[in-house]
Amino acid sequence: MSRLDEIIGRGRRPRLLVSVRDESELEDAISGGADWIDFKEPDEGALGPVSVEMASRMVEAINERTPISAALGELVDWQNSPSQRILTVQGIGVVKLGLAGLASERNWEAMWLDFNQHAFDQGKQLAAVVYADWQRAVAPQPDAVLAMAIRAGAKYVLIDTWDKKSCSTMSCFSPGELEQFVSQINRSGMATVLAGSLQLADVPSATEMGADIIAVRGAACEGLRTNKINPDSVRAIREALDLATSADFTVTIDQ
Ligand SMILES: O=C[C@H](O)COP(=O)(O)O
Repeated sequence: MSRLDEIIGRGRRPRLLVSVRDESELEDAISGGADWIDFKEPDEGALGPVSVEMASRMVEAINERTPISAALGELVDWQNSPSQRILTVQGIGVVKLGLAGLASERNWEAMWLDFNQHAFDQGKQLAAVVYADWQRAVAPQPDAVLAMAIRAGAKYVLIDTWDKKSCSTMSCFSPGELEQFVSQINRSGMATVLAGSLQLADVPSATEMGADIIAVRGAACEGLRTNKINPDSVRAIREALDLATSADFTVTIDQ
């Protein structure tokens, strides 16, 4: 069992992942209480990659204080992507590659499986990415991605939004649908990474529905998600997460 798998162990409180673009942001995220750091350039889209040089510098700066994941862009762009070199960076445990634009590509699953093996050979787990706004992203449907992730023995399913301006994951799914989807992921033995314009107020329901990792960028920033990380915003999310997983809260929801 890898260190990341141990960290994800069921029955513990969810991890707080914060996506950062550079070294100063990652210190603000950690000082605010992030216990998972994700590398992402928000100016480059939903899963915009940072440069390989930046990724290497950030791994060094983190110095094993938290687990690390990295966004690699979209599978449809992968062949010509400069983010290919990020796979060679040691210290990144999980990578995320979106499926936008592949809804009518018959071979999308085979393409993903090839990439999955490639990532695995480089010592990385590939998270299966479900876009909550899959129609807008022209991505495969959530159920199809989940079925593939189960068949592939994936360890992580990331639920995120592709269009950061139009909706959040909480609003894209109908009431109860998201909870059921997360429960299906968890029952299949995979870890759920819940993201997609989540706000501070979403933390209790994200926790209650069983997310293993609550992942934010926009809610951790000063205003827009392309602005800087604000440690006070991260701290507020951390406190909400701690409150949602406190003994009192557990008693309340068990009754
Ligand atoms: O991995 C998580 C994402 O960076 C979430 O970004 P967001 O909160 O701006 O949707």
